[in-house]
Amino acid sequence: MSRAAGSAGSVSPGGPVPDVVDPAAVDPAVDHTGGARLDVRGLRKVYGGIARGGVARGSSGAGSRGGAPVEAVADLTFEVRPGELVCVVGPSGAGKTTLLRCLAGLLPPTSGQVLLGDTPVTGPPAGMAVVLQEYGRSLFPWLTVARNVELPLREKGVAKRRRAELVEETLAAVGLADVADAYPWQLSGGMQQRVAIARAVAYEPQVLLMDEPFAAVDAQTRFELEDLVRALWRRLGITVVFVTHDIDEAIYLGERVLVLSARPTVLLEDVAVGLGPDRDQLGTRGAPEFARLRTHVYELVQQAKQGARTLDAARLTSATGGPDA
Ligand SMILES: Nc1ncnc2c1ncn2[C@@H]1O[C@H](COP(=O)(O)OP(=O)(O)OP(=O)(O)O)[C@@H](O)[C@H]1O
Repeated sequence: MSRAAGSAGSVSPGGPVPDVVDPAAVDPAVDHTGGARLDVRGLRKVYGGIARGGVARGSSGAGSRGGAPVEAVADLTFEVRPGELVCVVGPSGAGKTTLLRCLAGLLPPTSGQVLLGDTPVTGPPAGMAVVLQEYGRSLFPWLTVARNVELPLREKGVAKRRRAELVEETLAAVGLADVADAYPWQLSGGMQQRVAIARAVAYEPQVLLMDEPFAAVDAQTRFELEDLVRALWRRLGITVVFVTHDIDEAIYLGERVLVLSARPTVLLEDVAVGLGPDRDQLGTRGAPEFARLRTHVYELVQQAKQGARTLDAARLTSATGGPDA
């Protein structure tokens, strides 16, 4: 359990933020069986190409923006085991969001497939929730915090009493029990993103997909939210795929870091993060192994930016951290 997650609350423009997660509620020996396996097989996505299947509900990028076809994802094959927390990094424009949208069933692949458990993903599956960077756009300003969290549960057909329980539990878990009746616009950015996380978690997903969820919050809040994600992940045992630009964030959060090449993207390296389950912002980030991983992933991303599509181990000063190393 991260120390920071249970540390004293911070003060934000929206008022004091209480403790994020009760440390006692997080069992370090948690069995990660609350999650489902994600299997990505030969995934390719060309915008403006001939897509297989229909345009999924909620897709904002199913087609090309016009002009020549854009090959965003060339060929990705990897597996995320049930209850694993995997981060995805890569150069800007590599195709990270495209990958996440394909995982979420918001975008049909041009070829290849995504499986949730044994079931091919052909549209947004019931067992998945997505948290995006733009919390401001994902929350309904005319609904209270509690109603925002409750809305997807109504759509899912969850009974009223259970809805109330889930809303209460998840708002408490993200440290927002006191602002259940406030409106999103009355909260700081970090608090709004907590609402978005609470909403996703209340849905009781097997897989949580997060696309640069903390890119728009300040550094201190970011650390708190990172600890919140790890604490919730450990408590719920769900599968998490977390896309980020931030190499340190990827290493701090992940059990593995998938490093993508530049567009059209392929997997440059699947880096195992051997930092153990208990992480905290000071100790973990100061550890020699963290420094080694940071150097390694940084070098990989630099190679990716220079056009590398396969690992060039000879150019690495760090030892490889991948499972095949
Ligand atoms: N709807 C679309 N039509 C055409 N091209 C698109 C569309 N959406 C994304 N692209 C292009 O696909 C490529 C990958 O985009 P994507 O947003 O997936 O990358 P990313 O790695 O998430 O980028 P960033 O790190 O900047 O957020 C980019 O070149 C982008 O311009």
